[in-house]
Amino acid sequence: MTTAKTRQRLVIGNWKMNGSLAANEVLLKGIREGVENATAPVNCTIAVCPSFPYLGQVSQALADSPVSWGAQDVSLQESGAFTGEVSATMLNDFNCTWVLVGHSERRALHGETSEQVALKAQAALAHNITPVVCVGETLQDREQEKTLAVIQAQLAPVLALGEQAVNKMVIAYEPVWAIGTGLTASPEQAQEVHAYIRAQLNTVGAGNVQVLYGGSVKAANAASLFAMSDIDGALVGGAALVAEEFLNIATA
Ligand SMILES: O=C[C@H](O)COP(=O)(O)O
Repeated sequence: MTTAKTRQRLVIGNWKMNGSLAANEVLLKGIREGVENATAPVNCTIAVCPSFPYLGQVSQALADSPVSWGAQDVSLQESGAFTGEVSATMLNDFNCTWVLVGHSERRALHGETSEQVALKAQAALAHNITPVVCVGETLQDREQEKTLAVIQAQLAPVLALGEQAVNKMVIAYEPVWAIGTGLTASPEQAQEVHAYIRAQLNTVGAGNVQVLYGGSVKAANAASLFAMSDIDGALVGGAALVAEEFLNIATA
């Protein structure tokens, strides 16, 4: 399982609904300085996704740095009477490189369907923003041995967008039972699903897109996950809120 990978490692911090101007300033300084002053080259693309109100702060703090940024969601609408929504055009105003779509918290708490997630991915692509499409099963799904079927159903509308679109995306596998729980999927459990996702991507000619793992990733378990042949990086929640821990994941 240690086959050399040609895909660039990608580690994205999802700050979720955390942060403040003051706390972000410290965190961003720590990340930026950690990357810029690293003794060895950081062979990893690193990005952070703050809450919408902080995109201006983050874009200023990380301008001209090797660290990129993105948002945690995007509207599938272009503009108009959609109170509370944020469009891809608006994300472009803050030079977002990435946007998370279909995070399990959005699916569970806001009822987002896989079809809507695919439309959000499409909206992001239309504005040259890379969608990070999140998929993952619940504990109940896993116990009922429905993991791969759930992943397939979540991916289907996304794959239906076709080869050209899918090749511009990133997929994040996040088992819901591993998010914020301290329970990480074992490298072998994660690899099994990642290999399945890659096989699904292959069906539309997009087998080489990056597939990230998310769910209680920390510096202590990152290296064993990254050693798996189909795991190309991580989508990090809690551990992304501490600069040193986050950077230790990126360089694990
Ligand atoms: O988007 C990130 C994931 O939900 C993982 O969160 P976590 O690292 O806190 O488990």
